[in-house]
Order: sequence, then C-alpha cells, then structure tokens
Amino acid sequence: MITLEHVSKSYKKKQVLAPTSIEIQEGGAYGIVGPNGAGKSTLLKLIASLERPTKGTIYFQGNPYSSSVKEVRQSIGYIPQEIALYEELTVKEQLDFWSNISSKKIDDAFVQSMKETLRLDEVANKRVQNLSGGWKRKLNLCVGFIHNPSICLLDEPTAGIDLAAKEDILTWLKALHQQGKTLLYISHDRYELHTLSDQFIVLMNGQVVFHDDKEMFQHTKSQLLKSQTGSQELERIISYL
Ligand SMILES: Nc1ncnc2c1ncn2[C@@H]1O[C@H](COP(=O)(O)OP(=O)(O)OP(=O)(O)O)[C@@H](O)[C@H]1O
Repeated sequence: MITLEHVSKSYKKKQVLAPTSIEIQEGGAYGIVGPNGAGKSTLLKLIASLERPTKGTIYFQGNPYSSSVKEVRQSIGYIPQEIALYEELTVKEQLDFWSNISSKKIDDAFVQSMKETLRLDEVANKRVQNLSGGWKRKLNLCVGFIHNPSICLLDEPTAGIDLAAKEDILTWLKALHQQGKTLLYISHDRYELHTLSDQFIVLMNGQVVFHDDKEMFQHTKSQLLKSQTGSQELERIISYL
C-alpha cells in the first residue's frame, strides 16, 4: 500500500536515512525501534509526507506521493512527539475547531468512539493548559486522528505519561488495528511493542537493519546480534526486544 523505493534523506550533507526500500502492508502494525538519533522520526515524517526524500520515491497505492498528495494527507494521521494543541481552548472547543477545519468529512461515530475510549468526555470543559500530560497526549491523539485516517503514524505516543493514560491509548490503538487500519509507531517500550506490533522495523545509524514480522525477528535475533556488534545500545535493544 505504501512503498519506499531507495528512499534516502540527508540534511545538508549529512545522511540520516540510507537508501531504504520497504513495503508497508495495509492493515499491518509496525513497531519502529532503534537507538536515539537512528532515524526513526525521519522515516515516519517521510511516510507522513512532512519531509521529502533526498533521493528515491514513496508510492501510495502505486502512485508517487508527488502526484497523490491530497489522497496521502487524507489517508494518513500523524501524531508527532510534541503536543500541538491550543492551550487556551477547552477539550470540547479544541475538538470542534479541528473537526470544523478538516478538509475531509468528519465521521461522528468514529470521533465519538475515540472520545469514549480515551475518556475525553470526562474533561470536555477543561482548558488544555489545566490538563495533565496524559490527558494532553490523549487529546493530541484524538485531534491528529479526527479525520479517521486509514494509516496511523505515531511518534512515541505514550512517552512519559501515567499508566492509566497509557492503557487508554493502547486500548484505542488496538481497536484501530482491529478495524483494519495500518499502524506505524515508534516506541522504546517492550510491552507496548509486543502488544501492538506484528512487524518490527529496526533502525541503526540511518540504516534499516531488520524489517520483518515478530516471529522472524525471534528466529534471526542471534544472527542479528552477531552482525550488529558496533553499537552496544542497539545490541541492548535487540536483546531486550
Ligand atoms: N531537520 C533536521 N535538520 C538537521 N538534522 C536533523 C533534522 N531532523 C533530524 N536530524 C538529524 O537526523 C538524525 C536522525 O534524527 P531522528 O529524529 O530521525 O532520530 P530518532 O531515531 O527519531 O531519534 P530519537 O529517538 O532521539 O527521537 C539525528 O542525527 C538528527 O539530529
């Protein structure tokens, strides 16, 4: 459904993603892991069409992104690490605002089920500036997916939040996967990665060093460890996963 063909990314002269060719299957759940600075967010931003490849092409349903930008943007929901909300607005005002400016028709039943699972009605009249980190993250997620995307990209969606908020987010992401949506998310949390993913993408120094399903990862783990001896951090991640 999404194909990266020899996609690389450089900032100035520094290459942060080496030529990468991967296929993202419809309905798959991809956990993206790797040490800090490995290129995980860059990969996600390229797929989200927020960054352009320096070389190579990304295809959506067989068409290059350059000729299908509107379709790509309507099909993809991207949740960055940073919270991007209006602090002055209440939760309800925030959701109404983003619903009203959406270029895609809002599916009220979808938004309602998202609000229910994330319990946002409990804080509907609170201003964002008075919410805890967990509530902000849940609202950020709801806003980012308000247009009911079929491809859900998340950059560390549960980093640094309380357990209750984390469980609500995981429950919602599992529900999205069960609805047949495609998930790609970056995480450093083993439990989360094993609960949500059926595929792993492992990055190191801008190189995809593994990309296959979880079972294959377990089969090739020792081989992968032998071939990736340069980074203790990556060795730790592979062993721990
Ligand atoms: N806009 C940019 N301009 C210049 N360099 C950048 C830019 N964005 C990312 N980089 C560099 O690209 C490399 C990969 O960054 P990226 O954020 O993709 O890594 P990451 O694996 O997501 O790291 P982390 O786990 O710390 O979020 C880093 O060296 C980073 O400094």
